Amino acid sequence: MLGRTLREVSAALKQGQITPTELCQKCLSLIKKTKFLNAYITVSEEVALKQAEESEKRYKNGQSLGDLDGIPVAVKDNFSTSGIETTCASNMLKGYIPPYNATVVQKLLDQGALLMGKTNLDEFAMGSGSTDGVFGPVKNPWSYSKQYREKRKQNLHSKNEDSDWLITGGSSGGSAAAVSAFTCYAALGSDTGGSTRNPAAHCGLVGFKPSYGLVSRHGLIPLVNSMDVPGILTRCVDDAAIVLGALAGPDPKDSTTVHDPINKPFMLPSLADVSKLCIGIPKEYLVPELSSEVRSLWSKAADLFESEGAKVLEVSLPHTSYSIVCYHVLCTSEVASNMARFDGLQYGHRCDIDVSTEAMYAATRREGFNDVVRGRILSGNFFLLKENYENYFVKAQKVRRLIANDFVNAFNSGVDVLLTPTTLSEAVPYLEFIKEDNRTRSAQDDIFTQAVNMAGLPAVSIPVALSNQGLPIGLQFIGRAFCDQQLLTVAKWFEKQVQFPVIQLQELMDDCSAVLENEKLASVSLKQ
Ligand SMILES: NC(=O)C[C@H](N)C(=O)O
Repeated sequence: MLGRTLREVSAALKQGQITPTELCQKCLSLIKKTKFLNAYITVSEEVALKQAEESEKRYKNGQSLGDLDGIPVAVKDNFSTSGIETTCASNMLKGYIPPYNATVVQKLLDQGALLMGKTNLDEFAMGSGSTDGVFGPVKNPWSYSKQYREKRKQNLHSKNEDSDWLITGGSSGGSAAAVSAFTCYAALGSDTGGSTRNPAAHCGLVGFKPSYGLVSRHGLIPLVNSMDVPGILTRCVDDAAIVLGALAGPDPKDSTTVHDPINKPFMLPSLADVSKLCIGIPKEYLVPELSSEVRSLWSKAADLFESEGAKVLEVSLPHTSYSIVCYHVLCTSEVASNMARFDGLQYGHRCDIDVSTEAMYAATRREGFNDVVRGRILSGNFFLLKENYENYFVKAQKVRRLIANDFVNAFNSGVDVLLTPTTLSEAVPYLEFIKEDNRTRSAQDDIFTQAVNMAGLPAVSIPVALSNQGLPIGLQFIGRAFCDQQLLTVAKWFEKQVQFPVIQLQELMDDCSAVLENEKLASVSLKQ
């Protein structure tokens, strides 16, 4: 066993137990074997092998660049990658080859990471299931775990084992599936309303959303500029901290990055001294839709902190219930403005119609965007109309301030970290998920994650346990702005207590391999 985590495999590389090329080839072969998950839109095999070769030379010459040198990583397909197609899972950008790397991608490459490919998502990151992109939905690797498949058969008497596959959550579901299927050791997602934390929870991973301004957004194709942040998906907290260490810092190309964050997260987190902590439990997060399993794990987690001497306090974030509707107004308004550039002239796809400029614009956008994107543009333009602007957009900005202030008040009352669920329940089967429309789904799925983006705070989802059906459940920790390092120390302590991630993930991979060996099922899946 070479290493299940980035840290472990990095040690194996340093000790010469494996070379970057061997590691790269192992991951490439897993990418091919797990193609049916639809995690990748583009596999950059040649690029990765070339990078591995260079990394190998550095190791041989004793010039390794550090923990990320030779480590296979994947990047969500809404980050620009020089010379590699970047589609945002949209017809609008199919075939677009950016001439530059997003700052975060460049930073990973500068540290010697190997770029395995670009991962699948909801079109332009608008969604929470990774089901609404032009390349089709992403399948959750946990759909193939022995325990889940046995349970489903027993519950539904299903003959077709492949019909019950689960969503990954989203919109960074491709990145989550890529990490949990062991095709890479870390992946970049983006997080505007929960898009990194939600798939992390559904796929049994750590999903970290840094403070807004800590990590550059340059080259991340925007959804909501005022809330987007690059997110990190890994198998454990230390790995997330290593990647954050590589990515954090000011960028002259993104004026919203800060120059002097309070705590510089450049070290591996130590274990928090829990007895000195005050953990806040926001009472508004106890909603009737919360599944009993998540609820009970949430309460057990609070008890765990208490039993170790932490103070656990109920707190109130009184404007929480407005966050989804407020997000809808702000998100769609920013979307309407951001998407205006895709008109067939400035950027993206262009249709053949040339009877008039207006007809060309309209047909280009109809062909280029799916219903979800067009629907959001339409709502956004409505909110931005001169006669609606004050009543909708400006009002939503004011509500956003109230939501952000709720967090400030909670932290000012002495709370160090908030503990909440990440999602309402475990991942659901695809066929169940698509019964609802994109907007309703996002409203449900972002319920515990969205407000954090309004406030620009750091938050992390940690896998806690398997549900009765054998599926992962995550809980979320939210920290003070720019106290990302402190947040990770708490998350690390918690991770150590619950002992979830890597062992379960290894078992999952064994189950997946069993599935792959079952030729019939593998060929059914691979056709899709
Ligand atoms: N990228 C995100 O966080 C997206 C969010 N779930 C939305 O649909 O807007």
